[in-house]
Amino acid sequence: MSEQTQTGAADRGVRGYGGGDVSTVISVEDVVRQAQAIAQDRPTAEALQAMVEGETFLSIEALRAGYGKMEILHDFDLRVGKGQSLCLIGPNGAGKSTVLHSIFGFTNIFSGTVTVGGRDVTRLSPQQKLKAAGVAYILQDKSVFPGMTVEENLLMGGFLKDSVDQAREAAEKVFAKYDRLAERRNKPAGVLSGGERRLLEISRALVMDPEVLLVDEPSIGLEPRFIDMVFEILDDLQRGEGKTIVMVEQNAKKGLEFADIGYVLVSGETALAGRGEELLQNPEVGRLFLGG
Ligand SMILES: Nc1ncnc2c1ncn2[C@@H]1O[C@H](COP(=O)(O)OP(=O)(O)OP(=O)(O)O)[C@@H](O)[C@H]1O
Repeated sequence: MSEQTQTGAADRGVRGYGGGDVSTVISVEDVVRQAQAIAQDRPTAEALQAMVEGETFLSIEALRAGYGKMEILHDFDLRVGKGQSLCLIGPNGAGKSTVLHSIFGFTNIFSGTVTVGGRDVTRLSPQQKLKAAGVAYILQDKSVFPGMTVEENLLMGGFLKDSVDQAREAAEKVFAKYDRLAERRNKPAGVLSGGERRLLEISRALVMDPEVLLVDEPSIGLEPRFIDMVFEILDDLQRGEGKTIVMVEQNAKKGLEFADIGYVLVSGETALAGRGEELLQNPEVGRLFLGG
């Protein structure tokens, strides 16, 4: 047994990170050390801005945020244009989900700002973000209620609507888009396939017709054929409907293939940023996150 396995580091390590075929296990500490080494030129705010096409829609400036008194994000900046997609990759614990949590209002924000469509939304609650600022957070895995029907689950997405009728109307619009869900509307959500459940999670967020989708690990726990399906749905929402997408994705290859912009997060800071396809070609990113 290797020392890593004995110490348990392998469990926290990166095996086949990014969906690649890696036979060795790299510990999280190694990934952080090596990623810090490649981050000699941390991207400036100007460099982040240069990747935005058109108007900047979602912007984070000099954000310090975390949980309780613990700061996880240090002086963090992010820019994404309207209808663009941005994917955050990086080692476990780097703070990727914390970025989404901070945009949505789940963290303590010590300083810095979050703006959407030019409006300062830093201090809005998650409910206000969803209802007034058009930002939706799509939970990781296992967030459907298995004993409730598909329709009931979808209606839950409209809980901030002013009336049940409005929620129903909005849910019907979503059903009209996805036959696969409409055909199963009276079935318990627990009998859906993994891919259908993910579709329901995404659809539930669409009931409020958000402009920004925060997507936490869309591929987690899915078979490859469902992963492709989920990315096609996201692609349609971005390129077909103009939604702005910020996602966290452990499957770095998929995430960077999909996204216009990629950020590599290390220890709560952006170590590297570039167009998705550029990062895919970056040899260090390939070695650390794409399996070779
Ligand atoms: N609700 C919370 N309360 C306290 N600490 C938290 C909470 N959520 C995350 N953390 C801590 O914040 C740090 C960053 O976690 P985060 O989930 O943002 O990382 P990540 O890059 O998304 O990691 P992973 O890829 O493993 O999901 C970790 O040290 C984690 O333990």
